[in-house]
Amino acid sequence: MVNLLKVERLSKSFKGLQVLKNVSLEVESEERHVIIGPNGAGKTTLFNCITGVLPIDDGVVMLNGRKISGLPSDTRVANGMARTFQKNNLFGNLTVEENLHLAINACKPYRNNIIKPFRMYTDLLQETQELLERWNLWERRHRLVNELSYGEQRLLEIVLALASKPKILLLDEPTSGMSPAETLQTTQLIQSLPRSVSLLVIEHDMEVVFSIADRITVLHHGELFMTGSPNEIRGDERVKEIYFGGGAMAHAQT
Ligand SMILES: Nc1ncnc2c1ncn2[C@@H]1O[C@H](COP(=O)(O)OP(=O)(O)OP(=O)(O)O)[C@@H](O)[C@H]1O
Repeated sequence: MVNLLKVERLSKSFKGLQVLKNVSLEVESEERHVIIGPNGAGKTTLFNCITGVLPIDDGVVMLNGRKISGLPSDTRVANGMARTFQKNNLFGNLTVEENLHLAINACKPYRNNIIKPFRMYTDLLQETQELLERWNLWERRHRLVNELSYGEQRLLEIVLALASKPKILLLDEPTSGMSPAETLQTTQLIQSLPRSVSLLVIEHDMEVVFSIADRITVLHHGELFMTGSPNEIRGDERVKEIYFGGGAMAHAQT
């Protein structure tokens, strides 16, 4: 296994409030790495810094051996990084298929030079069909996104992120706001993603965390508290103290 993503001593402040302090973490190729931590620990800010949504104050972010901190988000996507957001980023008044056309088009060399309707671009149509069939959305392709269930919308967001054929996919709370059935479905979807796509996931639901993680990083007050295997995290009394308050861990072991 090799380091695909490497974050070294990353720091970030908002108007004097330091939100991330010297955070370092690595995601190996094929790894499924989950970030946990109490509300306000800095998890989403870390994602925003890694993906270029926010500039960093200090430190470095490397992807596949190349320094990407300082590069714009779309260049990071072109280098193999994709993400989803806590609140979805879909076009609600377009269909499932149209949303995917836009996502795939954004990754094409001809993206700024579209002179024909999308239906004339056979490579784009084929990739759309493959993704929608693979993720069981083909039957729903003509539905407006606003008409989908919340769980289907979150699923579509992951599918859109896959359109850029990422080497690493960052998922920000993929099960937040979902019903238990949708959470189970999304967990299974994440488990079924190809191992060739490494994952960095922020997640609060401990059952989801322990069912997908190869390794877990705990953030606390903007600092890296601990990185370890699921068993190491589960067995660490200090982690239980700061995050779980005892109960959630015991539940997650069942
Ligand atoms: N744009 C911003 N301006 C000022 N403060 C911010 C900004 N974004 C985040 N913060 C602050 O940074 C801290 C970390 O927020 P962040 O959203 O990264 O935490 P989190 O661990 O993702 O929390 P949650 O689990 O609740 O989503 C919080 O105190 C938050 O109020």
